[in-house]
Amino acid sequence: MQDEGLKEANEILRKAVPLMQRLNIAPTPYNYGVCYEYSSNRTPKLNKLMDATIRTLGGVPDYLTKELFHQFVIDDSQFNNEHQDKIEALIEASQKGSKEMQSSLDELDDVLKKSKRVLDRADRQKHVEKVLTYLEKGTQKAIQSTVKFNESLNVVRYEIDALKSEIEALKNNVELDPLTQHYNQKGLERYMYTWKQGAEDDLSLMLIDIDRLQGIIKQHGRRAGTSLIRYLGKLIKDANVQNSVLARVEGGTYALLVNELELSQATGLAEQLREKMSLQKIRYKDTKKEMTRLTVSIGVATLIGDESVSSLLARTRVYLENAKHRGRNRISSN
Ligand SMILES: Nc1nc2c(ncn2[C@@H]2O[C@H](COP(=O)(O)OP(=O)(O)OP(=O)(O)O)[C@@H](O)[C@H]2O)c(=O)[nH]1
Repeated sequence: MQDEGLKEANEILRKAVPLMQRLNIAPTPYNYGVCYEYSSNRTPKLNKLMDATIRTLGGVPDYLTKELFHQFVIDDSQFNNEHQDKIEALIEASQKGSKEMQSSLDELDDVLKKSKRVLDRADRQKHVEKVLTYLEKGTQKAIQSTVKFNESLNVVRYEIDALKSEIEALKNNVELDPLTQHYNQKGLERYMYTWKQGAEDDLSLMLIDIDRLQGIIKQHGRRAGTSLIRYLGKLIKDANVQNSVLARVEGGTYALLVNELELSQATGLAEQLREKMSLQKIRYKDTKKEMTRLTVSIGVATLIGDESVSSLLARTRVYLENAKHRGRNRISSN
């Protein structure tokens, strides 16, 4: 498993390092982290932004890689002092490595210039052997320092990955709903902020709320209510909606955020989900009595232009209320 990871990392590294050399990107951990992520092709939005920047500017300036690093590799807001120290140590180590490599590449450049001067001379035959030895030494040194630098970049990559998983674990703890283990509102909002960046009227939000949950709880008890809340989460999750994030935002209300889905498609999907829920026959396991049919009301809205996250949430809530007022077991959208 670890070997596989290493193999994959090396393959990505083989793409990342030439990319940095080609675009003249200094090998700092920020630049390296971003180029590594770009070469891994696992973050389409980062690749889209980088491609556009390279097309426009012919490269990626340092201030931008720092931004991209925090947006796509490690989120700045999740840093604590320990993480900060680790990153600073990484920057220092790789700056040292990059300086060493730069100086040996400069030396190689000198060697090449001098060799060319000798070979341009009339008596070059006499010096060919000397020049070759000189060249051999110069290139050997450059190769060694490049290999050393590649190794140090590999270490940086592992450190970055370790930091990423640490931060991911921290984030998940504060962003998970303890009852269902789906995201909570905080987790949902993080995705809304992130996905909003590249959205083009195709970030859709659904609020899916169990109808008359209070009545169900009155009739079958609170435990039945809890099972139903969990069951609804499972049903939505099992629908396997691509590019989506599921969160329980309160009581019997779930939010399904879907990226790259326009309003008409989102309302179609909401209708399918609503129908799927209404077809369930649910028996309460303690009494084996069939519960009232599970129906849900769904509010659907799609982010318009540069609308804020809170406005999208508020609008979706209004549509949900509208679906409730219109009799429940239906969807409502803009
Ligand atoms: N078991 C359980 N019940 C909860 C939880 N959170 C909220 N509830 C209950 O869920 C019910 C939610 O009711 P509401 O959404 O206000 O109203 P409703 O009866 O579903 O009516 P409509 O939404 O208008 O169809 C309340 O009785 C809450 O006490 C929870 O975590 N577990």
